[in-house]
Amino acid sequence: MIYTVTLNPALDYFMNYEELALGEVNRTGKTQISAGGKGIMESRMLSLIGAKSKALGFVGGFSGQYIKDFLNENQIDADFTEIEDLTRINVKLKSQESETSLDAAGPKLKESEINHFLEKFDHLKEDDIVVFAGTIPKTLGEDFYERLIAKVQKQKATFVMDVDGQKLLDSLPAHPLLIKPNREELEAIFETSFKNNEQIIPYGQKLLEMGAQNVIVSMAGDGALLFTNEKVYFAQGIKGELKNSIGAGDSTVAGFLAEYSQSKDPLLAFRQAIACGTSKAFSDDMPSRAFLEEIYKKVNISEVK
Ligand SMILES: Nc1ncnc2c1ncn2[C@@H]1O[C@H](COP(=O)(O)OP(=O)(O)OP(=O)(O)O)[C@@H](O)[C@H]1O
Ligand SMILES: O=P(O)(O)OC[C@@]1(O)O[C@H](CO)[C@@H](O)[C@@H]1O
Repeated sequence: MIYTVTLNPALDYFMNYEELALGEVNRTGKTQISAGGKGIMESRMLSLIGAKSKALGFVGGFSGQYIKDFLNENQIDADFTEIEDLTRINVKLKSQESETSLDAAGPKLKESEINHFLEKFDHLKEDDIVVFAGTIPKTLGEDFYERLIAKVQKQKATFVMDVDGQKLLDSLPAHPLLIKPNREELEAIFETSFKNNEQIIPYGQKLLEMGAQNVIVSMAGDGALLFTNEKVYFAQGIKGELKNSIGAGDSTVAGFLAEYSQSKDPLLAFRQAIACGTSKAFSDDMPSRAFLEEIYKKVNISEVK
């Protein structure tokens, strides 16, 4: 079973404007509500490509109820821990020039809620894959992912780490199956900046040396690099109309996982990852299956090392 873990889910409120003026009243009729949070987005993409998953995490209040109802209506399995506080609402502003995320810190969690959540990790099986995705509500403490990874390791299950910064680095000694920093996150981790793909290669390889089994460095419209222990591959960016790239990274992770969990072939998994990420970026919400398949045919991958 694939478990997606969203410690800090979000009700995403998308607002689309032609132009946005800060400090002024901006009005729009183009709004959309969506069940979000990185692991939840991953479960949604997994479901779209026919891979079963179970979404775990903390949900509460009317926003949490919306997420539960949404997943239920879309036959996406979930086993959330109910909390008293409210699931956060993140505002996503899109104008012709830019996409801006106004993200909240997240709810306060009680000791009893945390313990209830932790119990779910006592019954993992060896062939389970757990995806840890996104930020952590403050009350859980900075080391919460480390505690969860220790539980996954104890049960000899596999995990994927879709987080950034120090938490990503901290997870590497435990050998995550996949990590997917974007180019800017990689620059921040190694306090450097990249002018071209050549310059990225030693840093992707360094993440392998530090313990990751596979690394995808995503570069939005410029495509992505895949680092495996044998080879480095480049997937060209696919041209198209950018509609909503929020969740494109999560969809990339989901695509890799859906294929890899079946075939154990990282190159095939990379192809599906690119198709899922790109078709998400070119859709207002999740893509249709037909559109995803159309984009899949356009994926162009070459070996670079
Ligand atoms: N403008 C775009 N044009 C084409 N493909 C895109 C575009 N934006 C994203 N993608 C696809 O989605 C993948 C992931 O995008 P990106 O590198 O922006 O990840 P991310 O920063 O983790 O995304 P997010 O945090 O918005 O979910 C890219 O590798 C690419 O395949
Ligand atoms: O604050 P986090 O957990 O890093 O990210 C949360 C979030 O921006 O990620 C998803 C898109 O990737 C959205 O659905 C959600 O609002």
